[in-house]
Amino acid sequence: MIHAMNHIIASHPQSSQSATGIRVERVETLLVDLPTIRPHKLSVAVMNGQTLMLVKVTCSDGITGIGEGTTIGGLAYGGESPESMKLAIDTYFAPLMIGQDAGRVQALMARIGKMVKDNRFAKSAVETALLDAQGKRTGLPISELLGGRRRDRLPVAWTLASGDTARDIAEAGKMLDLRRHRIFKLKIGAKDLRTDIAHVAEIKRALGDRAAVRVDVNMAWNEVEAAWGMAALADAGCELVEQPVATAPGLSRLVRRFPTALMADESITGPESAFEIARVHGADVFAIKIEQNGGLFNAQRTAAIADAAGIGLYGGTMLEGAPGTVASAHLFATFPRLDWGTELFGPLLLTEEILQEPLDYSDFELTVPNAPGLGIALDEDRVAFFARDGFARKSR
Ligand SMILES: O=C(O)C[C@H]1C=CC(=O)O1
Ligand SMILES: [Mn+2]
Repeated sequence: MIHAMNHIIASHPQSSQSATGIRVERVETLLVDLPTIRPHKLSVAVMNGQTLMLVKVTCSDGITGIGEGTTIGGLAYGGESPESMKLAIDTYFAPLMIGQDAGRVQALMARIGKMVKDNRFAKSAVETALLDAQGKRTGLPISELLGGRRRDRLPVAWTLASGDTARDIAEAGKMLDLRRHRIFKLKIGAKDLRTDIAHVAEIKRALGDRAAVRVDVNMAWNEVEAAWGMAALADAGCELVEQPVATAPGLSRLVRRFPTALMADESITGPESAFEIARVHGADVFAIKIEQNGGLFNAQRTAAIADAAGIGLYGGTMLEGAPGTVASAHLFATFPRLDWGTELFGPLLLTEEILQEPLDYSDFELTVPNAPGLGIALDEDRVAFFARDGFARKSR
């Protein structure tokens, strides 16, 4: 039998197209609008809610998979929005997927990649849905499909971004008391430099050794501001500065000049950009995001580049709801090292629970689900309640 199969594969190199015989039958998309627990203020936008673009893939064996795409502040963070992802998937991805082998996820993503040049966030959502289905089919969690998890629990940072120092300190205190988070990322860059530094210093002073304090500038500074700012942040006890300037060459001119780690975030848009930064050792840490990298497989390649270059790994978020957060968690669970933890708190920023069983955030960590696929079940009634206009369907 093995001989026969080898023979078929050897003599028909294209036969992988139909190797598993299970096909994609339907691709559906849905926008879900959810409020946030408080305004989330970043240098690029103020978020009062989050829109999840959910994609559901139904296969010929009856198995379905769910994926998610989000952005931060609509188009404030990058070229894709939840609405544009939905349109891209309905109009361009779905016809490329329907009828194709659902069990060959990498081959199907390569097919999409040939016809869709960019749209990394939409690709991540679709790839997640295919992996969720494949996991349910094989009985394996996505982390196992990605080579095997190395840990079941992930440290989770919280972002303080209320815009008010006293409120941020109170929020951090509450998180510490609840044993939910002990790493805090402060969003700065919207105010003038001195005000921002004073804000960070006051929070670090209030928290002391109970918590780590980091900042994310979201590219708001020029290089002169960044040089001054990083020195002052180091003095204030801030252990890491995320993307202070916009460009990769700018980052590489700042790295190792100050006793605070430098993390690249927006500059990493896939393995190629990651390789360029790694080549010049332009950062101490990479924030790995499945959406920015165009999916889990690409994000895993980016992480391998960082690891090979001696660059630390951090599990990033696009403030996804539960499906995107759990997809990211499966990937981060496979990383060889995860020295800087993760920021997979997205579902906790939303007022509404959309899972049948909430995720386990406890003792400063998130438990990576262990059931097949993503290992979560949506509460369909809650999702329908918050859906913008119902599932749009493309099928054969
Ligand atoms: O890192 C970013 O730029 C985006 C994001 C992650 C956490 C948060 O509050 O915003
Ligand atoms: Mn960031």
